[in-house]
Amino acid sequence: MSTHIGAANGAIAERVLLPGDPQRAQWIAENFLDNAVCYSTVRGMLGFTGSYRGTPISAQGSGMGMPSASIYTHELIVDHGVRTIIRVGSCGAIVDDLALRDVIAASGSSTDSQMNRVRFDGLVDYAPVADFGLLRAAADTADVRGLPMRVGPVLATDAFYTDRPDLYGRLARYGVLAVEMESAAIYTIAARHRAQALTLLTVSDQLVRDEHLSADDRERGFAAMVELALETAVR
Ligand SMILES: O=P(O)(O)O[C@H]1O[C@H](CO)[C@@H](O)[C@H]1O
Ligand SMILES: O=c1cc[nH]c(=O)[nH]1
Repeated sequence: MSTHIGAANGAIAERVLLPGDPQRAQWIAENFLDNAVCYSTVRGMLGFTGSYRGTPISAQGSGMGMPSASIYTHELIVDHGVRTIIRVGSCGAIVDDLALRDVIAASGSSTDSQMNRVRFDGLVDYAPVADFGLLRAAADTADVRGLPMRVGPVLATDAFYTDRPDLYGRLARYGVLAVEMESAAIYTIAARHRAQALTLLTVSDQLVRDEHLSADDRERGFAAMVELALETAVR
């Protein structure tokens, strides 16, 4: 039994949707999965297993930030045998040609976290990237569904409330689309254990124009992204 998830062996499917918000995990389970059962309420970080078009799928909250997401990613893969993780998160767009509710697939993830500096003794700036097979499957699925999806790099930051908003402008000039708080750690841990990971994001904040979705939208407003993630997971 895992330390933080605390689920029994076999309770979690090999394919997991991983939102930061545990209430989003519950919303996914109740609205998109068949016969969903809650396998964990530990720390309120809810996890559910059900099926989508006949394939077992779990939805697990990961919390906010890389320390929390690292714990859930590690336990899912190492303790529960998960092979495919698709993060379904919210993000702040830092370029002006993205709008609220647009969907992004994070091809790579720059980070201001020190986790990988520690991991590689500060000798290498490791480049966390999406699993190419999953990314290609998501892009193909988005095409088939007629869902516009931007593919590009994001920033995974430790600080939601930053003292350095100027860095967002500089990153945008280098092609970075948006900021969120987990993808770099998820990509790194998945790569370490030879699992597949992809981060899909919905724009909840347009930081260039100071536009924002409500808390309710962040919890229950991301159906297009969740359907894309589920279709990608079962391909
Ligand atoms: O909506 P989730 O998946 O939690 O993701 C984003 O929202 C949180 C910040 O509001 C951070 O976890 C960030 O990465
Ligand atoms: O990390 C995040 C997530 C959503 N919106 C932001 O501005 N930042």
